[in-house]
Amino acid sequence: MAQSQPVSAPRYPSRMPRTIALVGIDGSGKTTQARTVAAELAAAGFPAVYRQNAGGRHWFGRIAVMVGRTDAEDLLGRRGTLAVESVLRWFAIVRTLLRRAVTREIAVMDRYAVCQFASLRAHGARPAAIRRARLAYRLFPQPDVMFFLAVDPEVAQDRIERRGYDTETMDYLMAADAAYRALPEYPRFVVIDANGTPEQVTKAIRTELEAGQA
Ligand SMILES: Cc1cn([C@H]2C[C@H](O)[C@@H](COP(=O)(O)OP(=O)(O)O)O2)c(=O)[nH]c1=O
Repeated sequence: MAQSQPVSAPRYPSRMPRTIALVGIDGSGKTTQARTVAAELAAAGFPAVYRQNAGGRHWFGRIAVMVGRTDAEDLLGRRGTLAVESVLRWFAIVRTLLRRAVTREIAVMDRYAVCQFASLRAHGARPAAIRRARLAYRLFPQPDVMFFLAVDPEVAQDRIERRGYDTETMDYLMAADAAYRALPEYPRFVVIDANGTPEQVTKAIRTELEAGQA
């Protein structure tokens, strides 16, 4: 994967946030940017590592195609997919938090609990299901900083089509965008314009980290 090269060496403060989460709708660039941010921080001498907090939708989607279905929801049903995703993401985040607790690492997280709350809402889950998910995550600490990669749903859909391993409808991407913006956590997000090139988005995140206010 191409990594962006900063023109001049970043000037980070000596203290960095210990947990940095990248959140946003599918196709907003979370994976691309989390990998790049972790690599840049590591290159600058910080013990930063990329941590994926996956929900399994991608892998179940692949299995679904192998057995002649279209995607994870076609295989497991909508409620089944949401339940599996909630459980897998919960375990993935626990693993990231445990690793972070026993090492000095700076965890650059590809997704966090809020992604699950937004996903549930955008997929039309019942309020009781969202309450259960919030209960399951209630003891999880908030990341020190959550970068919300704000992208137009049209741009996101175009990127998803080009990456070629899944599809999302425009209705879903718009619902997901609205769901993120309606989250009670939204005021805490550091909003990054993620419509630009990967390099532009990386630069915007770097600028926030350099300012030390993220
Ligand atoms: C960040 C970014 C990604 N991309 C590409 C890389 C991926 O193939 C695709 C989606 O990015 P990806 O990082 O996979 O997004 P997410 O993890 O939020 O679903 O878009 C761009 O074309 N431009 C960008 O600015």
